Amino acid sequence: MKIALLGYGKMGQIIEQFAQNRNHEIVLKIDEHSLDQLTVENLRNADVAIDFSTPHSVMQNIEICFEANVPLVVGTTGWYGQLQNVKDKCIASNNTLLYGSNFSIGVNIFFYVNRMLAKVMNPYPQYDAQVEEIHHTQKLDSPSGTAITIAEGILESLDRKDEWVNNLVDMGEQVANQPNQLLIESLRIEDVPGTHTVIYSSEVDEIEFKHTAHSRAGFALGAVIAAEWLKGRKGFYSVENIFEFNN
Ligand SMILES: NC(=O)C1=CN([C@@H]2O[C@H](COP(=O)(O)OP(=O)(O)OC[C@H]3O[C@@H](n4cnc5c(N)ncnc54)[C@H](OP(=O)(O)O)[C@@H]3O)[C@@H](O)[C@H]2O)C=CC1
Ligand SMILES: O=C(O)C1=N[C@H](C(=O)O)C[C@H](O)C1
Repeated sequence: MKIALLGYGKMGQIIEQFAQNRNHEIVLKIDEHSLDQLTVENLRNADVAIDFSTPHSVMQNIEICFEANVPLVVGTTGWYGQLQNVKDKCIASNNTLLYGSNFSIGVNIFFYVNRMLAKVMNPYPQYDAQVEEIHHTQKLDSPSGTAITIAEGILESLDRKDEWVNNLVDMGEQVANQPNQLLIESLRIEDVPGTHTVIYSSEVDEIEFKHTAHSRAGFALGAVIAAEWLKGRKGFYSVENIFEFNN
């Protein structure tokens, strides 16, 4: 496939490697210094675009990909408040978009097991639930998109929680969460690719369920596989649609 990379930072550069290893051609690379190249005409040279840009730029990138009718894989996080609006626009304009807070196989297995675990824990209110995420210090958004997906998976089944709140540690303010709130604690530590933990804690014990990314390789490979999966499809998808265990 011919691939347009929207965002050529930490993720864009490793995606390029995985795409070329899988015999795909990179036909466009966009970062802040090449925004003049981000045109409908140039996008139409691609079979698919892959966006790993920024929370501030992703919406305009989605818009121009819809205008160009180019299928789009969105890995960028920090825009999920606009998700329904984007889904409506995608379907209304007969476009194709697949988004995912995390494209690694391991995290998608984690997402599935997390939902099952929340169902198991629902009858045991003596266990309080919490999510913790750790990322590198260059991360712009908090909480991570992955942590939001995890939290939403818990809120689906844990009746004692009905919303999540975020506490970005070391930013001074400490969010005191109410019993009905699921706390997502975010830590920023240099060079951490992404670590996510679900903790069920009681007076007598603690259950921890953890995923640790060793590098960005799993995210990048998953994004390229998602672009391959999207070929020939029309409509609005999430990364979870790719995995048989979710269907
Ligand atoms: N879904 C998943 O599996 C994963 C998602 N992510 C998400 O992907 C995003 C990017 O992460 P990461 O690569 O580490 O971030 P980086 O900051 O390393 O890269 C972001 C890139 O976007 C570029 N950029 C800035 N503005 C625009 C624009 N208007 N159009 C296109 N590109 C632009 C930046 O350009 P410049 O360098 O010139 O500023 C930079 O090249 C984040 O939201 C992160 O949360 C990350 C890993 C996995
Ligand atoms: O910014 C990152 O690096 C990552 N962001 C994604 C997220 O916000 O969940 C995915 C991964 O954890 C790495």
